[in-house]
Amino acid sequence: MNTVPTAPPKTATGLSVQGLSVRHGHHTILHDITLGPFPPGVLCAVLGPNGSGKSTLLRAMGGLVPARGRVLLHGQALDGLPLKARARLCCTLPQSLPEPLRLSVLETLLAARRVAHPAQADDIPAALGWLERMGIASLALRPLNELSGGQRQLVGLAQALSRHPRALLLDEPLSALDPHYQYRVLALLREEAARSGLVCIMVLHDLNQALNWCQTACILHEGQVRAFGAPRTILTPALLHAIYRIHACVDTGTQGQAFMSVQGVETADQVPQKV
Ligand SMILES: Nc1ncnc2c1ncn2[C@@H]1O[C@H](COP(=O)(O)OP(=O)(O)OP(=O)(O)O)[C@@H](O)[C@H]1O
Repeated sequence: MNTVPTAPPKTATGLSVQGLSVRHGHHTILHDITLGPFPPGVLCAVLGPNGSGKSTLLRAMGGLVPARGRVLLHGQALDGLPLKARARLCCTLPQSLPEPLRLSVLETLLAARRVAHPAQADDIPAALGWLERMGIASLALRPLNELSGGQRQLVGLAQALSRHPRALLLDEPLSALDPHYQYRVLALLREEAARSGLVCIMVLHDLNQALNWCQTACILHEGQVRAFGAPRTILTPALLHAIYRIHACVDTGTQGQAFMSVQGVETADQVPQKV
């Protein structure tokens, strides 16, 4: 399958990768990816089928997996930075969160902030403010290991935001959330990105969320970039068929919202292959 040639990034603003490759044993998971820039101040999506390399791309951009190539944030190379300096600039929220410790939610927020910043007098009110904005202030003193999956995902997001990174890399951040919290988190991330110039990149499976909330998206397939640009422009019927094996198109509603209309799927050989 041909890949879309992606020219090296022309601007220094945002997050870009150049020649990024990741191997696990004999398998190449990401093939020399040059991509970006993901712009600051808006929400961006990483899309693609199961096993296409989305989590690996996010982990490589965040420095959590050994990779060849460059990761540039506003022109500054993140690869090669000392761990703490990189953590201050860029925060990655993985798809599966580590087994929670028997700490309170508030304590985990304070600990997460310490990864990147020295302690400050207003750390506790600031952490409580994030829980408030996330809609989970009532959980502040609950032990993390007693929370539901969705509640833990919200705490993880509050931890990430409370670190005030310049780039936030979120792997399926909405996967355990009910519709109220999905909307609330998207609105909060969009507000924060616009306010602070954050580069916010999310792995998403829900194409409607990408269409309606994200200004820029990249589509991965078999460890390569198939498209990069505005979701409404790149999610064509031909691409949806080639990538997801669905017969689908994007319709526009009366309020200007976009939504996927799926007519059918191909059912043969559906098991995602190792790339
Ligand atoms: N530690 C590992 N060792 C070997 N192979 C791996 C490892 N991690 C991921 N892979 C392989 O790399 C490929 C990409 O995995 P990745 O988790 O990045 O996909 P993904 O697009 O995030 O998938 P999903 O949508 O299912 O979460 C898969 O084929 C997977 O089996």
